[in-house]
Amino acid sequence: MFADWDSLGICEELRAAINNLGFKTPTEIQQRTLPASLGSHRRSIVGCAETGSGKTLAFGIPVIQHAYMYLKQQALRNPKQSSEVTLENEEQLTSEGDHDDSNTDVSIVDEEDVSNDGMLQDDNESDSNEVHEEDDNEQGDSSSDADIDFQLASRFPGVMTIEELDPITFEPIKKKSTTKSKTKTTEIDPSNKTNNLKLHSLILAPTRELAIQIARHLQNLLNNSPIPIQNRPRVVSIVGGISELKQQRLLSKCPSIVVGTPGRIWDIMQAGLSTVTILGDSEGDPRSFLSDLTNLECFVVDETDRMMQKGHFKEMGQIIGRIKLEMHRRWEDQQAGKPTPPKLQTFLFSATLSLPQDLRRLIRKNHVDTTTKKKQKKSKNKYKQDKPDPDELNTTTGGLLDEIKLPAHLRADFLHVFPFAEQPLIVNLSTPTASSEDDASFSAPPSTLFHRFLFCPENEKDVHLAYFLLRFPGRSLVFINTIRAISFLVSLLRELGITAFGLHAKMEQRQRLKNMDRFTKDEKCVLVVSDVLSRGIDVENVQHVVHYHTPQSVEIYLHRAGRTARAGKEGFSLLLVSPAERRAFSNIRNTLLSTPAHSTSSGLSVSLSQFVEEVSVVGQVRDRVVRARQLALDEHQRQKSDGRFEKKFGDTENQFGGDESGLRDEEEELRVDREETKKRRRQHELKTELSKLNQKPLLPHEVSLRFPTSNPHALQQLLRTHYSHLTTTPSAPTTVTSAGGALENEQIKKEKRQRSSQDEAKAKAKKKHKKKENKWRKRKDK
Ligand SMILES: Nc1ncnc2c1ncn2[C@@H]1O[C@H](COP(=O)(O)OP(=O)(O)OP(=O)(O)O)[C@@H](O)[C@H]1O
Repeated sequence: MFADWDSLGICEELRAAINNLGFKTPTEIQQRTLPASLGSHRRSIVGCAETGSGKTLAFGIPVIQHAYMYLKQQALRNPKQSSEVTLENEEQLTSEGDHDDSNTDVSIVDEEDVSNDGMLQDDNESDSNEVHEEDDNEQGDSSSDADIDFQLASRFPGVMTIEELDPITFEPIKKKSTTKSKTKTTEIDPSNKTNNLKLHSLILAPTRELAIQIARHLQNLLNNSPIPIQNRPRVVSIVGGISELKQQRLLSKCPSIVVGTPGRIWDIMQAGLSTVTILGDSEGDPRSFLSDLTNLECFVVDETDRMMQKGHFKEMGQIIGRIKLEMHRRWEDQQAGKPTPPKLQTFLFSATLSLPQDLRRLIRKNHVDTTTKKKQKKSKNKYKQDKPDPDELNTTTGGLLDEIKLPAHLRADFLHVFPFAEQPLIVNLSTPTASSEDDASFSAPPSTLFHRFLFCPENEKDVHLAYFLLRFPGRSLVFINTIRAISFLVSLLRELGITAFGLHAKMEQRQRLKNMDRFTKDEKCVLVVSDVLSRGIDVENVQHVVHYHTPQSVEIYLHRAGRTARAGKEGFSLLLVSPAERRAFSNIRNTLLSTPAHSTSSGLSVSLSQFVEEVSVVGQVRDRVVRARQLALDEHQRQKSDGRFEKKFGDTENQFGGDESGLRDEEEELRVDREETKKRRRQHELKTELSKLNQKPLLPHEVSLRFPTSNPHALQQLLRTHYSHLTTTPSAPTTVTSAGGALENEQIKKEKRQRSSQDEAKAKAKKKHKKKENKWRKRKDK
């Protein structure tokens, strides 16, 4: 057992799980928050810590532990029901292959799909240039596929999406059950109902991928624990893009922990509420499971600052409103001396804590409005309190454990939005930003993350991106601001022989999952994404993050860059800056550089220096990109015109009985045909040229492959650029490979091998020549 975990208040079963997962020591945020959240006071937590520092477990452990304790108590109260649940769950366990991680590898990638990853669909779905979609807008989302549940479950075994679905027919599995539990597809499971199982924990996250990831993370902890199956909390993810009916079926099993995106959660909650209001009875409607908060003990908002921003706050506000009402009801029950569940624990986590300006303005306005009616309201409704006085808060939070505090105004604003987060412990491992207008607070980036930037014209960014990805192959994320640019860049990179996929919020959910899956499986894969993946996503061994467009704020920069260098690993972030983006860049740089050295994990200040390229290699890459660009553009236009033609003339065949060609001018048709043939020929030529270029190794002109030592200066330059970590300190500002071995790649290794064998041959030849010469001289002397 790892001793460091022993003093935090974690139950034995979960400590065993942590031990099985191999997490030797708790991270700082875990160390500081767990004792308070697991202690008898069950304190609410506001936590801010660097990306990849294990915040998910910082809230996940208390959520699971409390849910487990609750189920244990319930089992003691209702031993009969619990034994039925055991039998039912055991059956489920055998069908799920619990504890068997081999299930994780069930592939969701169809081979024939590799050439078509839905890029055309992306364009048709949204032609808008600017994305500005950081997250999922769930409104009106009906792109549910029959097999998405199956895919999700295959990827994330244990997360309750598969057990009732036949993987072939996608119909509910009719279990040969020996138990009495016969759950109808859309009705609440009666055994659970009588067992009084209600929603215990609600976790909200801004994106579907993140919600699914959190659910998987929690399930993984449970799967590694010896918690008996009848007391094991069920975890489900409820996100948009997936059939709501199937999600209702999941809810009918009365899961303890629901992780979801606010849009879909509110849709279901609202529907559940109207059933109660209209029919006066929610029995049997699984949607009412989400609207019944009478047993809610944990409420988590991951990426809290993001969740408070435009696009989310509407649904978030509604959900928070429901919780406030519930808290008020509990308060009234308490006043009347009725039994109430343990108090609600609220967990608010992010790597950056700042509330958006508009919301802060609203809070201030609300504060002014409410102070006039202060006293009488307070006595009537405990949870409609006005803005807390920061000084008052300092005293109410105890101060004992609040070693590092949020700025008072920020703390007050947060607590105004979440008034039910009573006396929270605020653990802020972040740095107050000096230059930010928003009074933001962010955590310094991990010291294992190396930052570089490159100034380049906007229309040359593809060349520099291609240079970087070809020179340093590895699992890389490329962040981009426009959907159209995502699909174009993916085509371009593929023409260059790079394995690349795209992902953005307007993409079909099925496609998103597939592309994510491909990315996690291939170590040399590039995923070109919008900011939908900038927060929270935890993919193992992401080596590089490239910001193709400079982000608008330092917070977005940190979240994007934080997809690499996670959990103590090294990573590299490259920021491409066009002249128009200089201002945003200066803001990011100034803020990063002003981070006090003492606030970083290494005690060194953050450095952001220029990325150095080999000019002659960039030239070679440009030759390729010019051709690849043309091919990608042609492909793009073809797809677009196909889509447009279909849209415009899609019904023409039906209307005119397929005789439309007869109406065309014959000459015009011939001309079009000629042009098409010409275009195809040109494309063929381009492809041939490009594939020849793609096969050549990328080397600086000055270095000859045949005689590498013929120009020792150039060779030395090359080695200095690419093997700097062998000769200079890692933080040398002008080196490409300062991210340690992260950037060393196969190609360079191959070149090195080739060069050393050539060197050997050359040395041998020299020796032979010298021998001959000596012999000849000896003969001559004689
Ligand atoms: N104590 C620990 N020791 C080692 N690894 C850990 C520990 N706790 C969590 N991890 C691992 O660290 C990785 C990052 O954790 P997590 O996703 O929770 O980070 P985060 O702080 O939420 O990051 P972000 O701010 O980007 O969302 C995960 O793969 C997780 O399994």
